[in-house]
Amino acid sequence: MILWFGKKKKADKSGETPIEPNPPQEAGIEPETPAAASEDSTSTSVPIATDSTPVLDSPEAVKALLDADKPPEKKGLFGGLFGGKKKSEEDAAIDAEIQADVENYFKDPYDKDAITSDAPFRDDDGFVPNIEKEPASPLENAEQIEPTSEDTAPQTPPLSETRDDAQSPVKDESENIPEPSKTEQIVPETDNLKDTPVSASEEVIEPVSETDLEASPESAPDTSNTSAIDEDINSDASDAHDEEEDETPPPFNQFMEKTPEAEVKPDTQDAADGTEENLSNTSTEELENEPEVSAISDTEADAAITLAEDTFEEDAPAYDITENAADQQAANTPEPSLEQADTTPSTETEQDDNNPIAETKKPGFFSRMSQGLKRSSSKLADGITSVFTKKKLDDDTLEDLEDLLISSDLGASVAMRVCENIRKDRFDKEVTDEEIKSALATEITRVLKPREEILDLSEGPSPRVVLFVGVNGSGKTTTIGKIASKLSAQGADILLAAGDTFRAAAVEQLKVWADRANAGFLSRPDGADSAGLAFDAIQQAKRENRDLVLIDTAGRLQNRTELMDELAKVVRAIRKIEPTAPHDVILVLDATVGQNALSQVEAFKHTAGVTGLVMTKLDGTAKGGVLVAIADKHEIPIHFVGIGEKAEDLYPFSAQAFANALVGLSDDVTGE
Ligand SMILES: Nc1nc2c(ncn2[C@@H]2O[C@H](COP(=O)(O)OP(=O)(O)OP(=O)(O)O)[C@@H](O)[C@H]2O)c(=O)[nH]1
Repeated sequence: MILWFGKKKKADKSGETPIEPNPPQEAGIEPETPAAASEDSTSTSVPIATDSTPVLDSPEAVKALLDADKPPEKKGLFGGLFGGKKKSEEDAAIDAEIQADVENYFKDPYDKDAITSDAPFRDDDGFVPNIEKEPASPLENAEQIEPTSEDTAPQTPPLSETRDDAQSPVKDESENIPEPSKTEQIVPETDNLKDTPVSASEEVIEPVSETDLEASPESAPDTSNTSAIDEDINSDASDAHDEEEDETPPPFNQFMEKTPEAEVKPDTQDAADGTEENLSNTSTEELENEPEVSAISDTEADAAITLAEDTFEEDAPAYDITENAADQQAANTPEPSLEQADTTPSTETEQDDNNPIAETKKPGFFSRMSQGLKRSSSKLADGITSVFTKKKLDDDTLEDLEDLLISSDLGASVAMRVCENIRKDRFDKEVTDEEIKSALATEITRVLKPREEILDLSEGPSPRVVLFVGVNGSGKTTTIGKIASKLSAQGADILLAAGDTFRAAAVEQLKVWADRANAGFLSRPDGADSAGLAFDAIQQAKRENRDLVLIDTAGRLQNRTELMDELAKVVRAIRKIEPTAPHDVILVLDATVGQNALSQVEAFKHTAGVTGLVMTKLDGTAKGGVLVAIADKHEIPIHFVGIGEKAEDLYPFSAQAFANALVGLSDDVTGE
C-alpha cells in the first residue's frame, strides 16, 4: 500500500537524506549546485558557510545573491517565455516571425493560416485543427464570446476575480478585503521571529524581510503594460469559464460567507496563528509553545496512520484513492463547514473508524471518476455510438472516429495512432460501439500509463518543498488545500505559504484550508514579494521542523512575460535557502481550457521546471481528453486529477480508470 504520506520522519530532520533535486532542465533556470551557488556568491562578495549554503546574514546579502544570478535580459515575448536565452543575430528574424505567430495565436488560436512559422504553441502536427464546435476554452473563444449580463453576473466570483487579477491586481483588490482579515494575514516582524528557538545549524540564517527580496522593477506586476490581447483573453476567459462552470457558487465562497471570527475555536486559531498572525504581539514564551499547539502529536499521528493502514488493507479496491485515511474520511463524511474546521485529524480518523468504508453506500472510485468525467465521456461515447452501431469498420468510419477523437481534445497525433491500431485489428469487420470503446480505452491507457505516478510526499528531505504554479484560476489554491487536508490527516506537519500575493481572496482561501487541515500558515500583505514569502516559508518550516511546505503562487497567463519572470525569481529565491528545492513543482491545469493546456505545460516547464501535473475541473468540461494529448506530448508525471471542489474530489491519477471513464465504458466492463 502506498500512503501519500507515511510515518512522520522526524528522525530524518537531523540528518537529511539528500534527494536528487528537481531543478528545471530548461533554459532560463539553470540547475544550481551548491558549488555553483558558491561561485555566484563569491563573485558578489557574499560570505559562504562551510556547508556551501550562503550565509544570508543581511538583507543586502540576500538581494545580492538574487541579483547575481538573474537570467540574462529577455528579448521579446518568446525570449521571455523560454527563459531569455541569448540568441544569435541570425535568429532574430526567426524570433520576430515566431513572436508574430504567438500574437496571432492568442488572437485566434485556431486560425492556422495566420501562423507562418513553427511557433511554440502548435501541436505535433503543426497546427491546432479548427474542429471545435462547442464553446471552447477561454483563449479559443477570445473573439467570439459576447458576455451576456448573466455571464457578467458573479456566478463564479473567484474565477471572475482571478481574471481581473491578471490585469490589475493589488490595490483594487485590497479595497475589497475586510480590514480585520487583512491585518490577520500580516507576517510577523522578523525581529520577533528571532525569538523563536532555532537549531544550531539554522542559526546562520537570519529572517529576511520582504524588502530584502524585493521584486526587481521588471518583475513587478505592471498593469499599465497589459496589452489589448491580454484584456480580451482575460475578460473572455472569465466569461467562458462562467459558461462552463456549475451555476452554483463554489463552496469556498459559501464557507467564506460563514466566517465570523467567533466561530473559530481559540485553540485552532492559535495553531494556525503560530506561523502568521499576531506574532508581533506574542511573547517569546508563547512562541516557544506554538509548535506543540499547531502540530499533531506523534502519538496521534501514528494512531491515525495505523488506522489508515488497517482500514485500507481490508477494503482497498485497485484504484481506490481511499487508500489513505484522509480519503476514507473525506469520502464518507460531508464537506466540513467552517465551524467544523477545528476538527483534528486524529478525531477525524476516529470517526472514520466508527464508519468503516465497507458499511457506506459510497460509490467506488471508478463510478466517481465516471461521474466526474461525464461531460467528456458522453461527448466521446455518444459520438462512438452514433458512428459504430452495427457498422463495418471501413475508411469512412475510421475517418469519423479520428475526427471525433480530435474534437474530443485527444490531439491529432493520438487520434491518428489510435485509429491506425484499431484499423490493424479490426478493419473490414463488424464492430460494435462497445468494442470500439474498449479498444479505445486500451490505446488511451497505453498513452497515459507511463505518466501515472503517485506523489509520495513522505519521501525525501524534510521539509520537502512543493511549489504550485499555473494560470489564473486553474485551481492551485484549492488543490493545495485538498492535498493538505489529506496529508494532515495522515500525520504530516505542513506549512502552507500563501504566495499568491496578488489576489487577497486567495490568501483568505488558503487560510481557511490551513485551518481545516490544522496546518501552519504564512502570508504577507497584498502585493508583497512572493519570492520573499517563499524564502521565509522555508526558513520558518526548517525552524519549526515541518515535514512539508506547500507554496501557492499567483496565477499567471503563460504569455505574460513579466509574471513568468517573477515565477522564475520565486524558484531562485527558494534555492538560495535550500539548493535542492523546490523538490516538486506542480503545474495545476484547468481542464476546461482544452488545447491551451498544452502551451501552458510548455511555458511553465521552461520557466519553473515543472515536475508533475494536476488536472482540475474535469467535472466541468467535455475537454478532459486533453490530458491524453498532454501525456502524449510531454514526459511529465500526472499526479492527481480534480473532479470537484471538495477535499475528497482530488484523486491520484490512474491511467486505466481515467481511460475507461473517458470513453464511457460501463461499470460492468471494468468489473465494478
Ligand atoms: N468544478 C471544479 N472546480 C474546481 C476544481 N478545482 C478548483 N475548482 C474551483 O476553481 C476555482 C478557482 O480555484 P482556485 O483554487 O482559487 O484557483 P487558483 O489557481 O488558486 O486561482 P488564482 O490564485 O487566481 O490563480 C474555485 O472556485 C475552485 O473551487 C475542480 O476540480 N472542479
